Amino acid sequence: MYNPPAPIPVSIVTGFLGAGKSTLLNRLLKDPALNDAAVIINEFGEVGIDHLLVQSSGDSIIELSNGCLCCTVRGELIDTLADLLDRIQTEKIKPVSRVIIETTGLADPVPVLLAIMAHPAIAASFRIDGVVTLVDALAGRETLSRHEEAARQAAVADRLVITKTDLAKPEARDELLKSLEGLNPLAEIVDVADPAASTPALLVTGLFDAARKNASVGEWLTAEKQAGGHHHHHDVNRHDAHIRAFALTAGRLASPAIIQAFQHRLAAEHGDKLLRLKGVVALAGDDRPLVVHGVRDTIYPATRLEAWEGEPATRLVVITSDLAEAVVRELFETYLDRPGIDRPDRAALDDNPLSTFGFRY
Ligand SMILES: Nc1nc2c(ncn2[C@@H]2O[C@H](COP(=O)(O)OP(=O)(O)OP(=O)(O)O)[C@@H](O)[C@H]2O)c(=O)[nH]1
Repeated sequence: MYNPPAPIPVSIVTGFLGAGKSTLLNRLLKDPALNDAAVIINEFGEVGIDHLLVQSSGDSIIELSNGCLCCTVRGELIDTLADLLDRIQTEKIKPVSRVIIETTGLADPVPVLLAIMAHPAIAASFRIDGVVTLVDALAGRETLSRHEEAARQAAVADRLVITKTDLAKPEARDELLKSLEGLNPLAEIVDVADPAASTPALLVTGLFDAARKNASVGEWLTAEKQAGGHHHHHDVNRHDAHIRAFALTAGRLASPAIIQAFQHRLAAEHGDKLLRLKGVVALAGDDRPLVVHGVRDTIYPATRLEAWEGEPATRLVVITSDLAEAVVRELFETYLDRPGIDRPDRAALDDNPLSTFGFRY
């Protein structure tokens, strides 16, 4: 029987929607030093696609079901860790050198930390080796001020990684730095472009210590302990009353231009309310999935995956704030040229002189 020599370190990788968590993890997981790491991915919304987007060398990626780690699936996290331990001890799998948990972009890390730290059996076998929080240099300032989850993610961090510094103006980056130093003066701040951000050492921070954080972190942990998590049970697709997560699905699309035009119009008309769009697109006559990403009004270059797992199908996850699902769905249907009562066809929409976006295909 295998006896782990010491508690297994757990790194929590967090950061608001689209901050670049999967991108960073993909880069780190290429390092052989993380070959024996187990990665637990949690997604918000009814359709999980992150397991397709994060690739590790082993089969060590565990996807938690729908719902946010800080709310409905906390029990599942504990069960997953307990199961992992059991499989190591009974030698069904090789020992795991580290557990990396990628939270949803909307996760409040405090209940996640507490779930691990306050569970006697889990705390005996795993230790929190720190919280690494990613903050997007383009959207970060706005996000920190508008979404409490983002501010909490930054405040509990042992290490803050500023992403997308290649896209942001230096002044915007400096402003963001100031906000972060105010929220969390003791955390080390790393630019994602710094070579140090590409090595597994980024995940190693030493023991998580609430006492070294902004005073509110200790208060949050205490409040969370007292609440016992009961206030967190709610609809998995509605984190707060303003936020909606939903999926848009379709078969194969005739051309990538359809999805690009849809993304551009959505971003141009509703970018301030579009927290996240991501998904895989199936194209006619093409066997490689197209991966699309958007964060607010920024549309990222589409990429390709090598192959489909299962039947090819277009699946997009959309997360909005104060924007009704029906508005997005109508627009999607229009770009798919699906007929509907009172729905303009795509040509009419693109020809509308009042359109805020004059994209043509
Ligand atoms: N230019 C640039 N793009 C980046 C950087 N980091 C991430 N991206 C892009 O930003 C988009 C979102 O990145 P992800 O890694 O999927 O973000 P995430 O935090 O995992 O997203 P969620 O899990 O949905 O919250 C993708 O298109 C990435 O290619 C960066 O440093 N520079």
